Amino acid sequence: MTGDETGVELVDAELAGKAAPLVERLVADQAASKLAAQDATLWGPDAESEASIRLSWTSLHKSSRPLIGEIEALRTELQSEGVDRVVLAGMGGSSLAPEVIAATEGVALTVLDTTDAGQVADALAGDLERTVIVVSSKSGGTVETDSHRRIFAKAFTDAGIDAARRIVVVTDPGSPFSELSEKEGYRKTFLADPHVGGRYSALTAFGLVPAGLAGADIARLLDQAAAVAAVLGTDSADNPAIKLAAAWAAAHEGGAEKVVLADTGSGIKGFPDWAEQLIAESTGKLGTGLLPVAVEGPEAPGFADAKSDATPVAVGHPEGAAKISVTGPLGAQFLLWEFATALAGRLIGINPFDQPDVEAAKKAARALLDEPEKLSGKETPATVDGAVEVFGSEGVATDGKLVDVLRAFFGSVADGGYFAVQAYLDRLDDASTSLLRGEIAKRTGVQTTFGWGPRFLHSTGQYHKGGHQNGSFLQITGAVAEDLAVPDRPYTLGQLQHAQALGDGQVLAEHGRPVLRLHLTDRAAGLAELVRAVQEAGE
Ligand SMILES: O=P(O)(O)OC[C@H]1O[C@](O)(CO)[C@@H](O)[C@@H]1O
Repeated sequence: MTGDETGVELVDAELAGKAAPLVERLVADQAASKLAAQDATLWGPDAESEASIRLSWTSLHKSSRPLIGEIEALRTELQSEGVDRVVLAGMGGSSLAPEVIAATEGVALTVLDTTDAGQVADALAGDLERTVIVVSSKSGGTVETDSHRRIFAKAFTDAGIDAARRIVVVTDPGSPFSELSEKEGYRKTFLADPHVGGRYSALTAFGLVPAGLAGADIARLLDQAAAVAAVLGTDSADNPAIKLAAAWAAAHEGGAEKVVLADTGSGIKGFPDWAEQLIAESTGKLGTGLLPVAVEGPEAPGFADAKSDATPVAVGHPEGAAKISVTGPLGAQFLLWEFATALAGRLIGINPFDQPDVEAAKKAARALLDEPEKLSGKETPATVDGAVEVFGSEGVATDGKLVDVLRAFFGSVADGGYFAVQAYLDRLDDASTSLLRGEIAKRTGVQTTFGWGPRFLHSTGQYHKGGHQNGSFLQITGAVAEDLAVPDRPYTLGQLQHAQALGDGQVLAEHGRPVLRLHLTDRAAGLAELVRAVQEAGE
């Protein structure tokens, strides 16, 4: 197998041996060909009705072709008007794929999947004269995306620009956004195939429109998927999706429910961030599933020193501790991982197309937004150390200095558990926060994930609440220097961000999970103190 060839190698002989019977089972059940034929019975009777409206993604390499011309025409038209800066507002499946496509192709796409006022303000400060915003939401009701739409519409109008001409909508037929787009006369509405769920939508309008408008070669992407589609639908032990699904399920059976993802020179930029949502939202439910852990590279803690609770997977050629490697160009990998996840769902015994626990955090955030006094940011911390305020859920020790709190927190994780660092901050200006993942993993030897809030709520958030209940959660929130109003809404972005952190924290605590929230009253100073304390706590 060469680096460009699409394939899966089970590098670890022991894992390959354990996967073999599961490979045989999938082949005997004709699961791959049934999946390619969109057979909704593969996941049992309880999943059948949902699956029957969620399987069109297996043929998108054909059905999405007409989009290529439509997107190219709009791009040419916009460019002739001097509009060549593309901003994308979308959460989870409505932004993760186009971000990877654009990054891999080296084309500029500003992605807004945040409620951080500073990050949104920076996107607004770009050249609005040259900007088009793609507002992407399947449901047409996602609060973050609707807030971005409102904020940008007002900014265009304030700048004397016809906002309707600068808003492009991607949504499902009949959604509130599709109706709104018609009413407001937005530039163009791309209606996506409603029989594809968000995390399987990379090759629908959700992946292709923003990336294509930004200049990515989306025809090539579909060609890459088309080239591998027949193999993925074949009932053979050589089918890479069958191998990957069987290896994941065999590892899971043996107690390795974490899948540690590192790029090993695939040439694809940020693929683990996309795969995280696919794997976590699809499998993390009913107290079981696979926890994706996206890491910085094959040398990173968690991958290089993975223990028996984790399987290191290389995206690219096999390297270091990798037990599995997956190669191939981006379009092919999208389809391969989707097939593998759906097949793994069958082996693990869950419905890979619902996300039953996502709504709880949204509901808790909405309830908090109705009680603005709870969002004043003036809650009483259990402890204050420098620029860090400490809050803990019941049973989480909060006494002493920050380093003591962290030491107790790190010591409290159950065997085979995991830490999730969740930063409700600015993913660009506060980017260094992500270094905490490796620092914590290195010092504790425990698998550690990192997610930007609220982005991860639409990705790994499902697993945290629905998957194996062995996570400990470190939330980081920060002071908002300059808040942004959400036009015609009774809350600001800062309040929404705060409500999302508190709401998810509440739900996690209700699940009996330990939640430690550290609020940075000064982001830069607080972060520096936190990094020092993590280093000291792990000594
Ligand atoms: O495209 P929408 O409807 O805005 O949803 C965004 C994301 O939110 C989720 O529904 C989870 O909150 C994802 O499954 C989805 O990709």
